[in-house]
Amino acid sequence: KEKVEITKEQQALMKVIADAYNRHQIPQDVAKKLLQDQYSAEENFLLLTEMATSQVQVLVEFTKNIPGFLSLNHEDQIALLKGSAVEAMFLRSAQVFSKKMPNGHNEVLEDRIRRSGISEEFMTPMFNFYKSIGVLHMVQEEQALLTAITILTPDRPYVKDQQAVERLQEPMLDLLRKLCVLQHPQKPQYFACLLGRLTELRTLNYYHAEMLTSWRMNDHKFTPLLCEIWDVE
Ligand SMILES: CCOC(=O)[C@H]1CN(C(=O)c2ccc(F)c(F)c2)CC(C)(C)c2c1[nH]c1ccccc21
Repeated sequence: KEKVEITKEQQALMKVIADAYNRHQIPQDVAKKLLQDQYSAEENFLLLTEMATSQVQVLVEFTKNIPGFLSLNHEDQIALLKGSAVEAMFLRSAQVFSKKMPNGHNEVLEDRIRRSGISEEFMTPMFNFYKSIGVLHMVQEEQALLTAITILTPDRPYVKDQQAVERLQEPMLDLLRKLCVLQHPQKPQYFACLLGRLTELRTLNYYHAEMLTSWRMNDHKFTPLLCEIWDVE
């Protein structure tokens, strides 16, 4: 039975990542707005684009706090952000969605999301992902590290210095592995499970690209920031 312990510098890294993650909480008020009143599909869609836009701003702020990120090549910083934005959105969506809400609220929220002008075929893989994240009952630190690990994926398109990104991602993976052993001693496969979710997350990139084309058909409008990060228009 290996004795797992978190070193001093790993504790420092955990604090930096967790603080950055908590400081940039998505305003849950958009989810509350969606829950409050019955809006039209157009209004739901507008709320969701507002939510996505603020999440991208939050993502950029969080990423800037990842130790070493700002020392990466500038083009690579952009490539990592653009390459991970959709995955980070779905990861955060899953976390917002699986937050314990008063009973019945999750169903109402799911219903509102389903009726926001998005074709049904994308809903199934999306909600399956939310449920597979929900059952893990991740703690905040795990969510923060998993988001940082997603952002620091070396093989994103157009990344030139992949080794530099690996050097930043590896300590996060090592820290997450230790955290999983300490937080979930009864689940030795928990860390492997988390990484499996990152693979599932990548498939949502595909569905998102498909969603975008179907939204463009129904001339849905996006904010300039979303057009930039989602490569629309
Ligand atoms: C955290 C930032 O997430 C988003 O912005 C997602 C939110 N999405 C959710 O499922 C979701 C999860 C929990 C909630 F509480 C909630 F309200 C929504 C996914 C999706 C419907 C695909 C979407 C988002 N933004 C869009 C903009 C235009 C069209 C579609 C979306």
